Amino acid sequence: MSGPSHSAHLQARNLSWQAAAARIVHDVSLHVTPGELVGLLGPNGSGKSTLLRMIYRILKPASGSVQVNERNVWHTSARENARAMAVLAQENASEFELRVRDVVLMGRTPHQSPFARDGEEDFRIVAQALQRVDAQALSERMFSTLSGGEKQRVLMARALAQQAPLLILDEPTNHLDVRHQFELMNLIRSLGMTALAALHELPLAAHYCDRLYLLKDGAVVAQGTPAHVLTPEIIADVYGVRALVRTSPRSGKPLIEFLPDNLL
Ligand SMILES: Nc1ncnc2c1ncn2[C@@H]1O[C@H](COP(=O)(O)OP(=O)(O)OP(=O)(O)O)[C@@H](O)[C@H]1O
Repeated sequence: MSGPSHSAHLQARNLSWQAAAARIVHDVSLHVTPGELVGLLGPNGSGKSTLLRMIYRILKPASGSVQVNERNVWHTSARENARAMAVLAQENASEFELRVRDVVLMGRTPHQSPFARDGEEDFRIVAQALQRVDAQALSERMFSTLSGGEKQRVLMARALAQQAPLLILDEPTNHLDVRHQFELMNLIRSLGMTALAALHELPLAAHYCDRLYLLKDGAVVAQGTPAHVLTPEIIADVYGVRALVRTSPRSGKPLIEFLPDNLL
């Protein structure tokens, strides 16, 4: 796969969204610079998916703007947008009655003219994307028969096959065992892609992300490097869990030990 261009810059400004009277996301601004892996953290229901859905152009913001390379995504066609950003969403239809290779081939659609047939180049990119997520052996299987983690990896392959410079990931490690979690995060890092990922696992975010935004009740309550955001005080305040945080002597990154018998 000729690697995707890395020159994506995401800028979201003052995004808000509400349902009935409830404010779900309130005045959130964030940015991701080229090559950065930025984590979006927050407890269940804090607004991560809603925020990402506004960014990947599924949910129209009540106010605010989203720009990729200074182009407003809401003023860009869906097809053009799909060339700019690839999405691994939470609500992916898991019931595709398709073979795995055809699910991944869907990632090529934004690059094809409307009536074009899939070409050799598309098949090569699909095979390489499947190999990158350790799923080449699943290529001929029906997607609906895969395990949760296998589906997640195949959907990641589809996002890679899209060869967009920006990746938006909503809980990409959902369903993945510990090794596949590391493989996926290593893959994102090794590709040097610009990525914004909603994550639940604080240790993974601490190890892999360049910067973090932490949401609580739809607003950003902390942002910065993992060491700045993942302090015992902030974890206690936002998640209601006591934790010890020290610096890894090996990586220099925060190591988090939760104290689950002593919840706040
Ligand atoms: N269409 C809607 N109507 C009413 N409430 C909604 C709607 N969409 C989302 N919400 C509510 O908004 C809040 C934020 O939801 P969201 O899915 O963005 O949170 P999240 O941080 O991604 O959560 P999780 O970690 O559980 O996936 C939740 O309380 C959810 O119930």
